Amino acid sequence: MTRKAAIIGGGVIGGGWAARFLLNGWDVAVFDPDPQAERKIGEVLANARAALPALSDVPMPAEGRLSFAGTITEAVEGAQYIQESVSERLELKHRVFAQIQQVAPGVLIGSSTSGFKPSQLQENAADPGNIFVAHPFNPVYLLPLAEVVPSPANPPQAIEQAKEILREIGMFPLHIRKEIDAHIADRFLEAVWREALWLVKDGIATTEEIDEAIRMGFGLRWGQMGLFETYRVAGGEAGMKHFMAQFGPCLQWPWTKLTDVPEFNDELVDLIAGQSDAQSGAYTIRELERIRDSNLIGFMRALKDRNWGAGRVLREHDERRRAAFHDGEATGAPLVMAQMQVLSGWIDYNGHMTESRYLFAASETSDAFLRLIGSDMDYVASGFSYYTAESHIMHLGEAKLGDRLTGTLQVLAADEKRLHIFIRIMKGEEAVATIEQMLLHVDMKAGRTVAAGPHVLDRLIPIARAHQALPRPEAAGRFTGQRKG
Ligand SMILES: NC(=O)C1=CN([C@@H]2O[C@H](COP(=O)(O)OP(=O)(O)OC[C@H]3O[C@@H](n4cnc5c(N)ncnc54)[C@H](O)[C@@H]3O)[C@@H](O)[C@H]2O)C=CC1
Ligand SMILES: C[N+](C)(C)CC(=O)CC(=O)[O-]
Repeated sequence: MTRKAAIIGGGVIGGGWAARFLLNGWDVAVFDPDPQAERKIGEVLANARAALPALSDVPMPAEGRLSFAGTITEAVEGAQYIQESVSERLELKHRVFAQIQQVAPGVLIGSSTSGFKPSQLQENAADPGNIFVAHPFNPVYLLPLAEVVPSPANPPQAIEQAKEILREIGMFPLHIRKEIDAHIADRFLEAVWREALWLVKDGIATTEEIDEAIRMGFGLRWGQMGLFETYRVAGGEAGMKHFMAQFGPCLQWPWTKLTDVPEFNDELVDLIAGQSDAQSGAYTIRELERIRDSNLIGFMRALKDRNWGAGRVLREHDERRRAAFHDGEATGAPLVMAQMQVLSGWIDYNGHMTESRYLFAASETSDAFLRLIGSDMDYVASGFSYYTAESHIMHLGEAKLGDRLTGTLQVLAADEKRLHIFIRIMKGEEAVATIEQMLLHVDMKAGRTVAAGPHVLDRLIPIARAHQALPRPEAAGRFTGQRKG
């Protein structure tokens, strides 16, 4: 059953929420009085469509239906979840909650607020227990974090339900146990922001130099290990205790101005904005968004390969959808096992997807199938795995930058040791390549083929039997140079 989310406020953040819900199969109704809202959300959605699927190895659900409502009442009608993302003004947020709760009592309302505490949002509300903070990070359609902040007025089961909805759309709900102004992440970012403003104001560094200091060094570390794990490593073999003993006392030194705020006047704004224009003004904001998104995709995919940090969340999201998706796996149709998007690094000098990426696409597809039948990382850690013994790729069409590809898999034959598969790399209805492979089940320690474990065979054999009913692909068993027909 398709579910509906209402997004109240369709700016930078509301647009990101709308895209995340839509691409995860929810219908979305947006209310925003800005006459430009539809155009802006359309542009955010175009970026999201080009980006989010590239993080997924499981087919995304069919996109939900997007509508623009003329009133809050119309937007929230029939919604199972409401996300408020109006401008950061408390009295405006109160007004919006009052209107929502008049017509949608009992529905969960997450607020995107960066700074207000849930108890402030709940003041004078008809139903305070359903209003809580769900603070996302830009771009909402790619970054998994949502800080979920309840107040004592929120029943724990309402918060658990909200967290479950956020997980369903691929987010990482971080439950903040105690409400404070600006939650965790913005409190932290504000300290960094304040120092950066001082550095520019005092003429120590330009906006560009500060960005280089972050992106060439500690920003990369933070993105994969955060602060404490990074410093633990920096303590050397003695770890965190040594790190604290060595660097802790430095906090007493007058390095920072953390408690002091630079005067926020036109001069400071012009200084920062001028330097920022000089640094990045050659790009439009949409261009910068696309650069940011494709960098994030590369980074997050690397983390996904390592099942680490944000990459772990991506894998868990795939697993959820895979579980729902493979309910009918032995029904006798090629299995849709992987979904990919052609990224810029995949393009060769001929302007289309380079040949090695077809084998990559095939291994994404067969790896997903192996996980499905229980030959997963735990199985590999136990010393058993499938090795590919032979591959035959046929190139039938062209895949271009941004194309969405699907990897389907048909089992041609399987026994205790052998797995003979036929993979199609599909661009819509067209197969751009087929890859026929023979895999052998191996005892990795002994370095020889052995029968697969019973739990693997219990899953594999019924699928192989069901696939016997499928027409044998014409290309199966072809050899290089063979004439067609
Ligand atoms: N921009 C950011 O980096 C982040 C912002 N946030 C939070 O998200 C919320 C929204 O911020 P942005 O999207 O950045 O602002 P924005 O200015 O891009 O969007 C706010 C939108 O609210 C709309 N709006 C105003 N009154 C409304 C009403 N009565 N009903 C419906 N819509 C109304 C405006 O027309 C505008 O489109 C704020 O609470 C902010 O603190 C959270 C995370 C990051
Ligand atoms: C600047 N900001 C406080 C609105 C930023 C956030 O709330 C989170 C983010 O995306 O950095």
